[in-house]
Amino acid sequence: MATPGVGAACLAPSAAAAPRRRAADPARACSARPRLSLVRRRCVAELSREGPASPPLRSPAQQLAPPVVPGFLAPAPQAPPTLPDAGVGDLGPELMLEGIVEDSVDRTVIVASEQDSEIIDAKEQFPAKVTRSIVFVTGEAAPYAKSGGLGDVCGSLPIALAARGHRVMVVMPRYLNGSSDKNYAKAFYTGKHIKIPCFGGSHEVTFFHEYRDSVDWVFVDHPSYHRPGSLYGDNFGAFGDNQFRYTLLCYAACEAPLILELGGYIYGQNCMFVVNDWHASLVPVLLASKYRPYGVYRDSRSTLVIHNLAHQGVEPANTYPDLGLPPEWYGALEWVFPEWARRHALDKGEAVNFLKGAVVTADRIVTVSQGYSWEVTTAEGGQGLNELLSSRKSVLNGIVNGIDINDWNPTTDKCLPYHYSVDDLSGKAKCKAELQKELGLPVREDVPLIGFIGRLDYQKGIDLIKMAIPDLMREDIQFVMLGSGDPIFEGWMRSTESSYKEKFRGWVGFSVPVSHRITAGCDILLMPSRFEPCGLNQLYAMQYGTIPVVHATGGLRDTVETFNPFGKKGEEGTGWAFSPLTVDKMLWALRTATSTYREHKPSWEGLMKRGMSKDHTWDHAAEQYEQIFEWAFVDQPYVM
Ligand SMILES: Nc1ncnc2c1ncn2[C@@H]1O[C@H](COP(=O)(O)OP(=O)(O)O[C@H]2O[C@H](CO)[C@@H](O)[C@H](O)[C@H]2O)[C@@H](O)[C@H]1O
Ligand SMILES: OC[C@H]1O[C@H](O[C@H]2[C@H](O)[C@@H](O)[C@@H](O[C@H]3[C@H](O)[C@@H](O)[C@@H](O)O[C@@H]3CO)O[C@@H]2CO)[C@H](O)[C@@H](O)[C@@H]1O
Repeated sequence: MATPGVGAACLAPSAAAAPRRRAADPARACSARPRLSLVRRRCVAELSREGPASPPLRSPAQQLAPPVVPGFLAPAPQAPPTLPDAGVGDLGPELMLEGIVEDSVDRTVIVASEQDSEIIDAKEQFPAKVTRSIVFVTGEAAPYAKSGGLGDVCGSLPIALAARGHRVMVVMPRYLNGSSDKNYAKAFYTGKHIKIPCFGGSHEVTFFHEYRDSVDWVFVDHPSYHRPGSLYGDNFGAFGDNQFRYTLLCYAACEAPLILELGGYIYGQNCMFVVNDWHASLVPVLLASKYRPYGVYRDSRSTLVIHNLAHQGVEPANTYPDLGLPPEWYGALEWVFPEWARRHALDKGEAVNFLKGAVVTADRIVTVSQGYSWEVTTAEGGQGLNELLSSRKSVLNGIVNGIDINDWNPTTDKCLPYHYSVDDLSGKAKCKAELQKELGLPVREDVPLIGFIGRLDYQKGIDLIKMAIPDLMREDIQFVMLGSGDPIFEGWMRSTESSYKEKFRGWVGFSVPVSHRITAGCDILLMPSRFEPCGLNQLYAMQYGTIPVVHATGGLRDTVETFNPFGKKGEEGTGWAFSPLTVDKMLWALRTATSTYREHKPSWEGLMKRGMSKDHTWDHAAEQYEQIFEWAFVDQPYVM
């Protein structure tokens, strides 16, 4: 494999031919008083320019601002508006987009530095010390489109950050596949569309928008997002044009803050782009190769969030010209498969790797747990990117995911037949009985009900469950699995159900309500993941008084403390984290758990209550993200 060093960045073009930046057009600045509902946004936009940007890159407006003291919200600058409201289309022929077409007329842009006495004091109102404009870019976000944990995180972390005072936009595709269409019903056409020159043509995308829970949800619309199947593939496997689909997403996401007037304001050039997984990984490459050399986005930064290194967006090297990137930037995406992975003797293994591009060019890198941030730097966990990630250790951090406790709350959950809380667990036993009824299993309180929920993927260790089932089915237990994915495992779940009708249920499919009922109704949740960057199901389980039995890896090891009856009061643990990952060890952990369930009721209740009392909200994680953003803005942005 080629050494995928950060040195690839040296291949950046020179900025010698940077075109003149168009001056802000005062005629487009609205002199009218903004609607009251806009006041908070304006305030956030103003404050967001006051972060500790690196001196040489400060915009003229920022140079007029008072000196910045971290954590201190200085008053807004008294200068005339200088933030350009222009997209790439305004910046000259060197930049590649063909221009912005606006359907609506008479739009006004209220620029961020306009004064208004009604502006509220963000410091008093919001927990964040410094508020920013944050742009999430993702392949999925619940409730619009979700295939797994990425969707959960991108559907909830942005809301948590907005609640802390940030101005937050999420940019994702507008998937229309029949089943998800209704989720976009409240998103309206913005009147903006752009043409993206890539893949040998000019591809028009349009933007839809919904403002919900204080977040601007922006949906990129293109015919390639309208097709039956799941988000990334169908029964025949992954879609062959995924590279094209997510290239469009990344270009569109770079334009959105410059051209979309959301609630009357553009986001502008001083943003933190939070790019999630490979689908969004071209964003930092585009910022560095196609914007910053021309004076755009020099005040922005990017944070790559790695939810799962298993998917990197790797395609043959000859697709590079399709991406519309300057030829000199090939090195940033360059990827060479090791010899053993090549198909034949003449195969040179040359490829382009989207995720690698972001690892090279992002200003900060976050993995979704601390454990995983170490694992990705090892040969065992780094999926080929370990050396490169090690070379970026100084900007690599781990932050354990939070959960959306509005959605996952046993006291209010709309999917549950009964509700319960840490103070009154009686509803949980009723949820178990209802689940047993729903599944057609014998309704018995005394039998431990074990659950599994997840994508049927190599990552999740389904093969271990498969190997353990004959042993497990000899015991007095019940087992329910909910999952979809690998057709081999789907077939196995169906046949296991017919072999063990009294004990095993295999629900093949994707159903959010069923996943909630399993989480509440089971006694134990099993997660024998081979690797797990964070894992959300064990957090949901603990929140619902269901005891996690997990392989001690990544985020599972960080979040599940093995039961120790002799531990200090309150620190006796929340579940079982077993290691190494073998069938025997997994069976040992399950047997220990089931015998504790049967024979040590007070200990079991203690386990339930400790898990339910943990703070799994996003608050702590959101604060840690803010710290990462601040560090990113202290540093220079990635340039050639
Ligand atoms: N058949 C089904 N029906 C209904 N719901 C289903 C389902 N299959 C899965 N889900 C849901 O999908 C989510 C799975 O989240 P996880 O974090 O456990 O794993 P995932 O590997 O998808 O996420 C990746 O990203 C997340 C987020 O960062 C990391 O936590 C994780 O380690 C990483 O692998 C849960 O909400 C679960 O209930
Ligand atoms: O939220 C769940 C996960 O969603 C993402 O993973 C998807 C991945 O990004 C897609 O590319 C696709 O993966 C396919 C892969 O590209 C292909 O080579 C082949 O191996 O089949 C895969 C399955 O179709 O689907 C993944 C979801 O199944 C996200 O990147 C992960 O972090 C999330 O865990």
